[in-house]
Amino acid sequence: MADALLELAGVEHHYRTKRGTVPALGPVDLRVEPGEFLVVVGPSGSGKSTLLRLVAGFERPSTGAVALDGHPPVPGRDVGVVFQQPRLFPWQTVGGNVGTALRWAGTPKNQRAARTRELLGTVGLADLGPRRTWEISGGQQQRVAIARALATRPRLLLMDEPFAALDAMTRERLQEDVRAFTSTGEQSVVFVTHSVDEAVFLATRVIVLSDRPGRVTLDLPIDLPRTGAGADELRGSAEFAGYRGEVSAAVRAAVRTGTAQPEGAQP
Ligand SMILES: Nc1ncnc2c1ncn2[C@@H]1O[C@H](COP(=O)(O)OP(=O)(O)OP(=O)(O)O)[C@@H](O)[C@H]1O
Repeated sequence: MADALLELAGVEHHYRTKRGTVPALGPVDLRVEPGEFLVVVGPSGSGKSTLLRLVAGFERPSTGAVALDGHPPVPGRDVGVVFQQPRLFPWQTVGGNVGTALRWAGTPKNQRAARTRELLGTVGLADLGPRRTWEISGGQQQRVAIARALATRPRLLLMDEPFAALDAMTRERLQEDVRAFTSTGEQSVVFVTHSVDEAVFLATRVIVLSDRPGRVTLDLPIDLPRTGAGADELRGSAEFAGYRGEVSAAVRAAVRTGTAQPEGAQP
């Protein structure tokens, strides 16, 4: 079988703490193909962020293997990461933040201005390049963070609850824009959220993790139109409600059947 874009094979991860070992994830087997928008949902502490850290290469799995295009991921090279907080450089302009990411990504100096404009256009901030980061809203700051994460043209974009700190209206707008710019299927995404609505709206596929240590208890393709339908129409459709019901039931079951033990219970 050809290499998947992303493959987790028998992946387990535990953290070592002063009080003992914390089993956080697994075992998990997962293949993600190019163009997928995979959303990971699960109870608090089910290992969602751990999964993303393993895929980013920030952590090595305790057991099993993570492969991106057949190789262990190299942090900062293979994936772009967007966190809950935008983590921008406050001493730089909006454009400067993106330009710095391009410099780190090795983009030649004479191409950076055009590419900065292109990236800011992708996230709906075409005119804001000269602004200071404290002059723009939280939602706009998160858009800059997304533009920055896209600077390396990553094979995979990882997003860890990127909209959780935003107000409901801003959050919906960002969901709609991210859904739009990924609708061609050229940018593969793994996205973590607590919101079932957000998951169903964005995903081409949802997985639900059980309580700690997280295992995949539901793996559900989401077949909603990626283009042509309005956001309100989609969110109000019977198909959307059906998916939402199925994912919600799996999350509730994951909480009820959790096997989590107090941290440090396995010295
Ligand atoms: N660096 C660490 N050291 C020790 N334990 C950790 C560490 N990071 C995470 N854990 C533990 O591993 C488990 C999984 O954590 P993780 O952050 O991956 O879960 P999550 O599903 O992302 O949680 P949340 O939804 O609350 O953000 C939790 O019990 C957490 O306390």
